[in-house]
Amino acid sequence: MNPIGVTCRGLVFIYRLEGYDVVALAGVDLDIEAGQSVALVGPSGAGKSTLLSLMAGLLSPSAGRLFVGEHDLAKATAAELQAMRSTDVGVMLQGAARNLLPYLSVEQNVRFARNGAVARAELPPPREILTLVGLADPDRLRRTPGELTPGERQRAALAVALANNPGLLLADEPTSQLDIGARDEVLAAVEAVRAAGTTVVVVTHDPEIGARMNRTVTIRDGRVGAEGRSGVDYSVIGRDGSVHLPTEVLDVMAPGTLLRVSVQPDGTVLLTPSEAVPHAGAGLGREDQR
Ligand SMILES: Nc1ncnc2c1ncn2[C@@H]1O[C@H](COP(=O)(O)OP(=O)(O)OP(=O)(O)O)[C@@H](O)[C@H]1O
Repeated sequence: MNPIGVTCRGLVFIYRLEGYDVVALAGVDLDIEAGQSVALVGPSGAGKSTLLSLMAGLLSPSAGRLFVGEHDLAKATAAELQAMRSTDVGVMLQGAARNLLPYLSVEQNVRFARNGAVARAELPPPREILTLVGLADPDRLRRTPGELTPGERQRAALAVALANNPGLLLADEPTSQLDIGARDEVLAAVEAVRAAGTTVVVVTHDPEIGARMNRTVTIRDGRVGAEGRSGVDYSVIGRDGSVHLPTEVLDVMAPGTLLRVSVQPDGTVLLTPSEAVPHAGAGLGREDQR
């Protein structure tokens, strides 16, 4: 397995509906290095799942560029996208049931997904993958999805996504609707995948997953709004110069507040409420740019 990176440049996606369009992504610029783990977080409807589906080649960009490793997803044909998912990308859709065939056992599900992959000598045996996700005991291997607990089902879905030994794992809400014990089991399995060097991108509302990833990228209104690294949150300047201010700043500086912004020699930027709005933003004079 060679870890795979992702590059988004001005990535736009529009759902074309009868009579109107929904702009789900409005220009995403994002670089994910091979081997990194990233949690895509942010409010409901911000565009996280759409971004993940684009990376998986399940949707095609409306505009902009998207590279997954060597694959140019804005230009790829449906067959090329299918081949990419067979060799390089593992996808875990939201809801374990969507990833599993209900009449096959756990082990058969992994074998089936593996057989769908382009034959490669280095593909790990199914039991090796099931060991990684903690489902290797003979009793569980023989169960069908309906006979598993919710946490086990989710880990079985993860094993299916890993069947082709992908360099990039994409997972949409892998811990949603699980109790704490099951969530911890899934977290441990994702952690094992990450530790093995696979690039991992997870859409999540679960802060615990975010804390375990190298980066959290906040998607807001279809763009990258902020980024967290090592527990520190940063605003991200977009290619058009726009900045999403953190919500706690917006609490004291309402939309419409006038600011003066100036670059200082020590690298800081001053955000100064305009004299026209004398009380807005008190105490928020300096914003460190590091
Ligand atoms: N199939 C679809 N057809 C039309 N609009 C859609 C479709 N899927 C998503 N959208 C819209 O696109 C926007 C982004 O949705 P998306 O599901 O990507 O957001 P999200 O951040 O993943 O939300 P959530 O956290 O609730 O899953 C929303 O306005 C949503 O209503």
